Amino acid sequence: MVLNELGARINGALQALSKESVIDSKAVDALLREICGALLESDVNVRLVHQLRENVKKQINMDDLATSSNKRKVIQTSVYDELCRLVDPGVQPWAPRKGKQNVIMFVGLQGSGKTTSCTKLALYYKRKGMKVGLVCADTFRAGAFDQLKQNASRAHIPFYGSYSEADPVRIALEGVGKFRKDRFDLIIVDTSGRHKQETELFLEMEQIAAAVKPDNTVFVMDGTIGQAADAQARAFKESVDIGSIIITKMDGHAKGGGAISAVAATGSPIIFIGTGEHMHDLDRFSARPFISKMLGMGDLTGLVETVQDMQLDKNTDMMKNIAKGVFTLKDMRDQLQNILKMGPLGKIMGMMPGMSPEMMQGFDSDESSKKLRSYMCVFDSMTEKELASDGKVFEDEARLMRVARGSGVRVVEIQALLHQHRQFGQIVKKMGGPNGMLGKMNPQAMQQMAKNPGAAMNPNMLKQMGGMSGVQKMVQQMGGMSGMQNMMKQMMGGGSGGAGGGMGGMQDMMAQMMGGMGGGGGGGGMGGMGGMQEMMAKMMGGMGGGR
Ligand SMILES: Nc1nc2c(ncn2[C@@H]2O[C@H](COP(=O)(O)OP(=O)(O)OP(=O)(O)O)[C@@H](O)[C@H]2O)c(=O)[nH]1
Repeated sequence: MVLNELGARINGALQALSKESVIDSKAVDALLREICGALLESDVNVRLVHQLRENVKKQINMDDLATSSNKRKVIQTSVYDELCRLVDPGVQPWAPRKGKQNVIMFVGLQGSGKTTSCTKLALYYKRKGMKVGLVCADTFRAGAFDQLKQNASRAHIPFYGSYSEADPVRIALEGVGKFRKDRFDLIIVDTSGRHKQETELFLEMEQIAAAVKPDNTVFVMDGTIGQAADAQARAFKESVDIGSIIITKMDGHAKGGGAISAVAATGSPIIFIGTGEHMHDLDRFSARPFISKMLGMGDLTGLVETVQDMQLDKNTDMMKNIAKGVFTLKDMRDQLQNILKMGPLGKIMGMMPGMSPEMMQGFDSDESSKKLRSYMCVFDSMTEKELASDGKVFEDEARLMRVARGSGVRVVEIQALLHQHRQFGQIVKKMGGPNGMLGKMNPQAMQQMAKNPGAAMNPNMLKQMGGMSGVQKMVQQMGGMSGMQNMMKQMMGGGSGGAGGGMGGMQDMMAQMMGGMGGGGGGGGMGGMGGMQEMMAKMMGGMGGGR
């Protein structure tokens, strides 16, 4: 069972409990049977599933729970906590510190996704502003160096390796030494894998570890390996000091439960999960947001981080424009380009509260990125003057035809894009300008907010709002799941009155949302619930504008 289905089934069981008129031990047993069955089908370790059942039962004392609404809440919280515990060893994950020379060593079986994940991680920290270097100490597999070299070059990350040197320890030492000398912040060493847990593999790992003395050893595990994960993780743990885990191939049909529950075998935290073959397909992992997301409750922390990575504050022209109530085609292009850099849209969507796994279906990541790229071709076929305009110049059909020919995108699609732009332009006009909310804010304050949207969504504030579930409730109040679903359908082109429709609506919505978030906390004084609500309302308002 893939994780989305697992989430939906657990969610379904919890919802069913909410509908029960009498909550007694029979109802709890039925709930646990359904949840444990779903976990086992997802390959979660049998021992751990048994433990989860026992722990939940222990925590619930039916006699002490007076009202049935109280019972429901206690049971649901207990299940949620135990699910989190499954993937949380309670250890603070190690993270490289800027200004210090950090060395990470990657270990894992052959084909687990080590080399791919090395580059993904390097890119992740490069985006955070670190100077990152990659070392290929895999001399076992012919072609390993070429693969790393290719990946690293594509991501513009310096690399070190050798075609002639056969000693991996020597390469690792030389590579780390070189990058240390050049004052790199983060040095990632890729080691070789074997088909199975052979003595030579472990010996080699130990020797490299002794030579380069990594600050952290990352164990890479294939998410599709099922129940075998437990034994594999234990074997690695006995040989090297595993500090963190990356689970790969969690896209597609991976059940993932086996690998995820391997945290228990190693006692080390999962730090990232690989969700595809592309370089951006790496999601930061943390237990609570992961479980929340799996259950369709969103991941606001991830969303805030993604928005921060977009560095909206760097786009001062756009910030100034928005405050003035102006939104040019170039502003839209810059926004969409930022979104494109962040990877598949479906991933960002999945972080939003209220997006259940079913609602996420149909957000084909490749399709949405393809559409975004075609929009970039449209913008590239425009002149600087056209880009700096509000788009009205394209009422001239000859111009439109020229851009269609230049970009290879159909006229109707360009018209849809222009329509989306116009719609957002109207929102910006309302929000900006002398009388608009954003117009009253100074550009510095807006920039500050764009730089740190987390200020509006910091954990304290989330706590005040009753955590993620509080936010979810709020989102529901602001239009409810069905409202949201309808809106999504319309934007996907399935509903009546869907302007432009298709994925274009999605991109626009994201742009609007980002715009909304960027401006939402301007002035810094958001002030508790009201401010947050205002921001969320704006976010949702922006989303609604896609219709
Ligand atoms: N779908 C998917 N494929 C992945 C992911 N991570 C890696 N892969 C693919 O898995 C295959 C093996 O990945 P590598 O990075 O070469 O594996 P490795 O562990 O370095 O292998 P050795 O160097 O032989 O030890 C490649 O085809 C990757 O594209 C992921 O998160 N999702």
